[in-house]
Amino acid sequence: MASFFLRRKLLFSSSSFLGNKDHFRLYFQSNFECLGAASNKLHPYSSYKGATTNDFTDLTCPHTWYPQARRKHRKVILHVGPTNSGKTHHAMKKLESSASGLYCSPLRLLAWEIANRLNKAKVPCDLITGQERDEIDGAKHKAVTVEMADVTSDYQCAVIDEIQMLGCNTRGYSFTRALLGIAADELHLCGDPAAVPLIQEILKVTGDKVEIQFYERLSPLVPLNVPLGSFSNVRTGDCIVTFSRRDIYRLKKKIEIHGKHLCSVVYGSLPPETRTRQASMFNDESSEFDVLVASDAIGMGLNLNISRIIFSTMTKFDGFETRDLTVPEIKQIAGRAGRYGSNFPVGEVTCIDAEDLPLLHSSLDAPSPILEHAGLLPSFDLLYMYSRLHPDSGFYQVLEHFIDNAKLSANYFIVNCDQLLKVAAVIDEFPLRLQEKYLFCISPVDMDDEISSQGLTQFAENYAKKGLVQLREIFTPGTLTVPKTPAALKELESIHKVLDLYVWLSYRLEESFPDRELAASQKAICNLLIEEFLERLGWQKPIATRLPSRKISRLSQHMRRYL
Ligand SMILES: Nc1ncnc2c1ncn2[C@@H]1O[C@H](COP(=O)(O)OP(=O)(O)OP(=O)(O)O)[C@@H](O)[C@H]1O
Ligand SMILES: [Mg+2]
Repeated sequence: MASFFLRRKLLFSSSSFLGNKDHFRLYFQSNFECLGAASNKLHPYSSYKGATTNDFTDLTCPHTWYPQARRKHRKVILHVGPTNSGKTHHAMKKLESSASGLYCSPLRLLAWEIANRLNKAKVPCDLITGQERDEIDGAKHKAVTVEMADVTSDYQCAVIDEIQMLGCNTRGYSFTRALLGIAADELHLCGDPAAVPLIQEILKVTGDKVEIQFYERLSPLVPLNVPLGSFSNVRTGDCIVTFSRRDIYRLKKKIEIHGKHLCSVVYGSLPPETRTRQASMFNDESSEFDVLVASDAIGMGLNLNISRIIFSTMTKFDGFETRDLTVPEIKQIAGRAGRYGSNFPVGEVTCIDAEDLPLLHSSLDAPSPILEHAGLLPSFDLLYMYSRLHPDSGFYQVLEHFIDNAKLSANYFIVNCDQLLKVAAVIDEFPLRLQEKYLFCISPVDMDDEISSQGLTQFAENYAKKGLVQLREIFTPGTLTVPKTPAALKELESIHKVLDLYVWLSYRLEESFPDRELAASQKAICNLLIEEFLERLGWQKPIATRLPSRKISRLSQHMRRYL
């Protein structure tokens, strides 16, 4: 599986390092904020208020970690209601008319949608995600993925979309941090009514003023009593939902074989740039791609031209086990059909198999379970203090002990730290400072992906030994091969993840990861090869042995600069 990567072993090379690691600089300051720090320099133990002085594992007062927001006494407006009820729209109207603003999204795709919308409305807006900085001249607004939310500047207005994600077992802490930490005069929260009691409870101690606005669906969503049955019944505007890459390709082929439709695909491990292009092709009426096959990567807040959602399965493997979809997941995904203002004024939802219909119908009728806890992650500052009490322990042990001993108030839980612990176990081998280890731990590496975890290990090792990590080209003319099998495609997706990780690190350790431009260019080539694979997957296109000339010229433009 890892052959592509291993054949090109030491894709990442180190070379002698003239600078030093004191140039370590974090673009992303947020994890160094708990003690009131705005940089990686530790500040006096000033703003942190635990119940017991000097107990660094005391996380009972996380609202005290954000003094700038606490000085504000914010006006917080909760926009809650079902999907497609205009929650984001109303919050965005306020953001658009504000002198400065911050929009926080759970998805890169959604952050892109919002940045485009603001720029089109002549409100210059930067787009900032972990791996992108698209800065517009004179912009006073930013659309960001929630992990990048800025808690160190003042804003007139801010929006946190899909706020119910603060209960998410892995990413919840980023939503909690944005909720407690954004220093905006007016903070708009959009999401499921199930989050209201928890947010009210959390904000009781912040001094903020909370208002709630309830919304109703703007256009009907009709659960059908008839399953899809045959794939010959698929029609323009349908979106078939499934959760594994293998099933996505299988369904795309099955639909296209009837010769009536071409399918765009969107799923989580597809590079974000490719996802955006696939979604745009589906949304574009003039394109031939009129059906979408997608995973729950489309499930939040997005506005796609979908007429009917068709669940191919009501179960999902969540990394641990195969389980039924939850009520909120079913409602979120179903809510993509019949978006207000789209080509389809009425949305429909059904399943491929009749036996799945009862769960679909009962879930759409059920309220989402009330959220009880918001996620937290121990900040670097606290871990650092704690580590000083345990000077002989590695980072893995510090983290593990900290989590075991952490004290929390009733409103919070510590998010699942398995990925962090996996990274910590690997990088404890290398002579890195604690803050460097922490940075690698919070990087967007997928430790369950062999190639991705190897990439991280090589980056960390080279950084520790030489302080400089240079990238070699992966794609040279001899290696420009469009993947022929889903397994080869998966390998390419993994390489994309490694390049993405390089870019992420390059924004935080700028001098030690100098080849951002090369990584971005290689990522673009990776995207083109993946897109070519997706295009050829359909039955209509005969499999060519060479890349079409228009693609070759786009590729060579990227490569000429590096060969
Ligand atoms: N008052 C309005 N005028 C014009 N268009 C609107 C209005 N309200 C909502 N829309 C449009 O309807 C669509 C759905 O609205 P929006 O995305 O705000 O819903 P939502 O409640 O946030 O949905 P979700 O829960 O899925 O995120 C969007 O395309 C939005 O631009
Ligand atoms: Mg929304």
